[in-house]
Amino acid sequence: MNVAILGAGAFGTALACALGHAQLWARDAEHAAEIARTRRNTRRLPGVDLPETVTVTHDLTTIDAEILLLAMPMQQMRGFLREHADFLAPRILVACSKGVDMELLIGPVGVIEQALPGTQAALLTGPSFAADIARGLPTALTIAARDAELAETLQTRLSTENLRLYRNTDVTGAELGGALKNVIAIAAGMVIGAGLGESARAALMARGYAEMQRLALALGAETETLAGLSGFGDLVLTCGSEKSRNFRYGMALGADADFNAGTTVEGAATARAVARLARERGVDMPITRMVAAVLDGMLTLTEAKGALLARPLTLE
Ligand SMILES: NC(=O)C1=CN([C@@H]2O[C@H](COP(=O)(O)OP(=O)(O)OC[C@H]3O[C@@H](n4cnc5c(N)ncnc54)[C@H](OP(=O)(O)O)[C@@H]3O)[C@@H](O)[C@H]2O)C=CC1
Ligand SMILES: O=C(CO)COP(=O)(O)O
Repeated sequence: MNVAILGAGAFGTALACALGHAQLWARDAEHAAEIARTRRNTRRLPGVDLPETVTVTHDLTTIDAEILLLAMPMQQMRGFLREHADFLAPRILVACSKGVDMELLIGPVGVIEQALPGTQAALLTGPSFAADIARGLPTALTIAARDAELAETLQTRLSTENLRLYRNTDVTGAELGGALKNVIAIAAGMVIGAGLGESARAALMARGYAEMQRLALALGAETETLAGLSGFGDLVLTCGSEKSRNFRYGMALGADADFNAGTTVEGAATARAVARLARERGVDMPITRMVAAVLDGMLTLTEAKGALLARPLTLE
């Protein structure tokens, strides 16, 4: 089965490099032409050469693939599905986004299922920086689909020598792991940026993981999924590295420094969405709540820190 990647950002470009034989679609005609001409995506993933076997296009009608990897920011996906519904519906759609839709309060597979009922949908998620994948460094990811057969088909088709996919049918768990770790990574970045120390970051990661599990359980996911690549694995990667945009964004907030507003920071919208979702479901998620409050200017970082530390002492 042929594969095409829709979205020529950092991750889409990296996946094209890893898969080798694939079509890469960019929404902007000029951008597509530039990548095709230079064999580089200097806007989104500088320093990486695309294999000659990757073709680049701006024209969806030239896509000849049964499997489409949707590599765009979470909040853009709903509109994209609506706009291109007729083209997308008959194919297998693999969401590569990490987040929760701000309006629907559901993850990427849920958004596909709602927009295009009956379409085969899956999620590719887990710990991976685009630059690492593009360079062919060893990476392990989760491919999640409710249909076990579809998960296995995609696992076989999308795994490569250096990109090892584990399959899972717990879509909700995989969606939540990838979405929630970005929120905790913003919090971890704030802690480091504000000079609160690495012990505080470790505490945030562990308590953040506890609230990730609480929400996952409330939504019917399996805690084992959260303990895997898409949850714990990605939490460790994203909270521990300045390669992460979510972490860097948090650091800038913590240090009161500038941050490029054009950077994709999925955890910002997701923090707000999840704070609402948790409230609606009666799930206690204090770190997520504090991140959302700081981003919305309702609390300063000092007030958020004080509020977290003043919570009643409790069992772990
Ligand atoms: N970068 C990484 O290391 C990883 C990213 N991811 C996930 O992948 C997703 C995409 O991130 P990433 O590629 O890094 O982001 P980038 O900011 O690098 O790129 C986003 C891409 O999405 C395109 N896009 C934006 N809006 C639309 C739209 N309405 N329709 C079609 N395309 C659109 C952009 O086009 P344009 O350039 O024209 O603006 C751009 O090509 C995110 O959910 C992220 O969490 C997952 C794992 C690793
Ligand atoms: O999802 C990622 C790593 O798995 C990339 O993280 P950022 O979006 O924070 O850069």
